[in-house]
Amino acid sequence: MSDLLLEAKDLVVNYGPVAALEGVSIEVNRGEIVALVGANGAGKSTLLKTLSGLVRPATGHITFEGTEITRTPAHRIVSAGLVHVPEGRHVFPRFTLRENLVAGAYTGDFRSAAKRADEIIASTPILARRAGSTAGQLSGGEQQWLVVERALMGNPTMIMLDEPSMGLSPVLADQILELVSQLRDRGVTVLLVEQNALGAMEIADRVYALGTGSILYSGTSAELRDNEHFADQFLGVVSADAEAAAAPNPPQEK
Ligand SMILES: Nc1ncnc2c1ncn2[C@@H]1O[C@H](COP(=O)(O)OP(=O)(O)OP(=O)(O)O)[C@@H](O)[C@H]1O
Repeated sequence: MSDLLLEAKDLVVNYGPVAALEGVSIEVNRGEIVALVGANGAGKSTLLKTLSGLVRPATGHITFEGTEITRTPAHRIVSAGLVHVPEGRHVFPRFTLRENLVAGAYTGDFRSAAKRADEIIASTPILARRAGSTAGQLSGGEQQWLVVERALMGNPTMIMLDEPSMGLSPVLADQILELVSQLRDRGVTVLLVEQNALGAMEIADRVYALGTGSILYSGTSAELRDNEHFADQFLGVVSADAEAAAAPNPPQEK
């Protein structure tokens, strides 16, 4: 079996006059965690929406497990094993945790989904201690955890997470990234959008950096950490040269 799981080639996406993606190509191999980083408005969410069939590209191609899915309806893409968890922790607030999880089992029968939901709750400390609550009563971090577990209920091959740590305290954000890193051990391939580039790179095998509609950098986390230009732009690490250039001139001797 090929290692290449998802391939997007030369994707162009326009929202009316706004060019959101201008020829974006990425590859995700089976078993990898790939991070997609970039500033606000760079096109990260648009890329995930395009891969999951919610937004149609003007041109370009997407294949998943060797099958072209560029024009496949979104629900079929989910059934094929590619699941998208959009930004914003969309739980069903009045449903219990169990009901929320069962809602994620879009295939299979209710009884086995309910049994699996109970097992997930019992084996996940962050959810087990809130087992009697409705999803709307959970904290942001607990809700995010629930949403990721719900997306896993259909046994996807690959999950795409849009900013799962957004708005969480640093401790909770670390917990969510830890959960994401465990997904690889559970056999799930991950494409992770994160503005917290440093945190994402700690758990990612490879990284793509997007800047207003185009891929500016790609490489392993280690390669990009050593790339001064990438670090300047995406990690907020100012290189020694840039610092020297920005420093005020020393007073001239008279
Ligand atoms: N529905 C839409 N209609 C028009 N323009 C849109 C729409 N959605 C996104 N855009 C524009 O497309 C560009 C890419 O937006 P996108 O949301 O994909 O970026 P992003 O990198 O995910 O940003 P953020 O980190 O803020 O979520 C931006 O210029 C944005 O304003």
